[in-house]
Amino acid sequence: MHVEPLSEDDRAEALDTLDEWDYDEARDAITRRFTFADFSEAFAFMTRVALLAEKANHHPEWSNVWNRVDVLLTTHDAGGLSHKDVALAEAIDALLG
Ligand SMILES: C[C@H](O)[C@H](O)[C@H]1CNC2=NC(N)=NC(=O)C2=N1
Repeated sequence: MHVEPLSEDDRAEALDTLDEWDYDEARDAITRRFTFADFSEAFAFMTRVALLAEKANHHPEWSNVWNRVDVLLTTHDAGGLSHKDVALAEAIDALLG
């Protein structure tokens, strides 16, 4: 389904709000590295994010190395950042203690 990309202004506002996330200009995406005590904690986090993603029908591009999880959010149907990425990033951040 088609999703509108964020306007320049909305993107700037989102990047300001999501201050723990970095902007990947090449992908028009936001990225964040999460580091945990060990693999088990990292994988538990990934499980919780997976459930959020399924509920939102919006999925991260991510990788895991032991206790690290690198997350990239962009909307394929929009060809860049959309409100879905902002919402998922906020939901992911809310998982953290
Ligand atoms: C068919 C399915 O609804 C679409 O492919 C959804 C699934 N998850 C998605 N995730 C992301 N990040 N971008 C999308 O455009 C997207 N589209």
